[in-house]
Amino acid sequence: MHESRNDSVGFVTFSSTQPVNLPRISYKRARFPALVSNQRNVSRKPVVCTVQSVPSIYSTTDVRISKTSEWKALEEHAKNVILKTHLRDLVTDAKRSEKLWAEFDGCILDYSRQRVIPETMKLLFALAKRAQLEEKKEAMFRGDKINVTEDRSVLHTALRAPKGTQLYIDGMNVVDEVWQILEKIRTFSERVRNGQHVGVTGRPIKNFIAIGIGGSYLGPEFLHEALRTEKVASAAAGDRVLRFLSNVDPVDVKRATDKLNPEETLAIVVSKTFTTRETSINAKTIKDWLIYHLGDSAETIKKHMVACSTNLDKVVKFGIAPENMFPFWDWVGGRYSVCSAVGALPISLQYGFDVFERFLQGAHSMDAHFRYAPLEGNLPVLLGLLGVWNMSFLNYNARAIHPYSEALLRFPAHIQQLDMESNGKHVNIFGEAVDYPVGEIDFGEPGTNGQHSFFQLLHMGQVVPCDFIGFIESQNPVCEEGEPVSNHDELMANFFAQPDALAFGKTAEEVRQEGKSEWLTPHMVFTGNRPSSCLLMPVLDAYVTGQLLALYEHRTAVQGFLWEINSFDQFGVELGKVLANKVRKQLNESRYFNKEISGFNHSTTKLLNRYLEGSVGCAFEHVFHYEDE
Ligand SMILES: O=P(O)(O)OC[C@H]1O[C@](O)(CO)[C@@H](O)[C@@H]1O
Repeated sequence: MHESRNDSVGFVTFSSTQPVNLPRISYKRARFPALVSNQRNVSRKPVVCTVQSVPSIYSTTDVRISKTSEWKALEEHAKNVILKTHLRDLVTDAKRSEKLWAEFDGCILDYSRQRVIPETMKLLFALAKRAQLEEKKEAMFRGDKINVTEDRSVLHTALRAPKGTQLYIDGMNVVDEVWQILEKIRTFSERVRNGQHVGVTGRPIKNFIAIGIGGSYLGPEFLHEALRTEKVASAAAGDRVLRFLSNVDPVDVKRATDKLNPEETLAIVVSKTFTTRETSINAKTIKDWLIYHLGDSAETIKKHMVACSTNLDKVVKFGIAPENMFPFWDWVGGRYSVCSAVGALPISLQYGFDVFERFLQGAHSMDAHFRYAPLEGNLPVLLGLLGVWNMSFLNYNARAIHPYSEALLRFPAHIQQLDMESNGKHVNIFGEAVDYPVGEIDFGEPGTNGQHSFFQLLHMGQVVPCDFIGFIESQNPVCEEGEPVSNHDELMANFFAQPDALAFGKTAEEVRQEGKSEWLTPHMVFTGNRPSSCLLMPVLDAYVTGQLLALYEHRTAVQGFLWEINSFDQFGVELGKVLANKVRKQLNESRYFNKEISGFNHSTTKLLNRYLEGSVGCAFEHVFHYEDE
């Protein structure tokens, strides 16, 4: 779907030298001038963000979400209706189940095993309206700077907008820029794949090492794994090898380079900031590895190293030629960056650009659905609302994703970062402590492996709402003679069985009827009443992978929008990084300049000294400077 809207920036800013901890009323008025003026008269010109700025969509919110009548109604409903009802009794109601079902573009969502009834959904839609979900969604799509703490737009949806879409931010059509870079990636990846771009010794490049961490790694890795066994993609990959180097643990270098011929290897340094320590060190190590094997020439780096980043200066300083940098933009958050050069380059090199483009198309299809479909049938909205319901009203503080597809083995890890880095917050967008539970612990494993691991707890221990993701067809259909069903049917039998086992459980009566002794009976009772959703999709190809990605990205945004938190910053990762800088400095000074460890608590000092006594550090002459700190 082509978009032609440009509503400009549309957020309220307030330039003030006032302290931020003013009493509630004056604080609100001071921060949100739109409250005391007519919202429609607020200037929509882009303005320089100063001390405090909150998107205009929040400025009309005079009551915090948890104090609204809609929130209270859900609390009452949870207490008086849902917590008194067992899923066993709900799931047997076919009419109810029929209503708790939604479909879009081949993707089926059955949420009849959630602890909801149609009335619950009505109340959740009312809450969504009160939280101005539609307006916030629209603000995100049109590029308002909804990431207020970093004064940035949140436009990962523009990364998969079709060519020709117009979306102007600060006078630039960002979709044109996106496509310029995609075309550059198409050209470069084709040159590498068809042997026009060869290594410094003239050998064709067929190995790729993507060096990056967090959002610059998890998305591309999940996508690579999803495609690795897919028919079209695996044929296009041929004997090419794509590996990831993320951990600063030197063991990861060994694993990433193991048995690769440097003459045939291209390293892709992926880092939005190009200052991340892990990535810088790994990039240096791989540079050394290439130079050691191929000679120390500018040509070696030119032929064997490229970068995806927003920081041209740092990339060039590192020694990568500017033409070998594939840029993206500050309005792409790291964990939302797989559709930018971050994913486009490694995936196009490995599988060809066309495969990556299909992935973008799938994501765009889900974007358009999220943007335009009514809340009641909107898959990401439904998932998001159920998340809010389970977390904030039923107090389930974890949730699990079980893809019944081995190819999605890294999907839970990607969604874990996406969601936990986004919604793991303790204050709302106004800087006030949230007074309701937000931000689930996300984890998961492909089925059926997970069943033989942590499902015991899911069935008999804590209640963890689950998402089961299954596919109608396998990427690799196999049938065994003498077996009653195909291997994929076997897998899917589990996909269909587990949600019911969780919902229904097994009563003491049922256990007794199986002839179990009285003392054993309580050990064999399943309480049931454990909520889950089922997503059923056609077959895991590039397009469907794109749909799935966007579905979960938007789920996270919906939850953040309802909870009134900023899902797009991640200051929580900073403190540990700063402390590591201090430790690094002391390790260096102690090891190479004999300085005593100081400035830490007793325990850390003791641990550091033990570590220094037992380890060797660098075996070569050490050159060191603190330039980046
Ligand atoms: O792409 P960069 O700048 O190297 O950052 C890597 C990752 O580090 C984080 O900032 C924190 O873990 C992530 O959000 C980000 O994706």
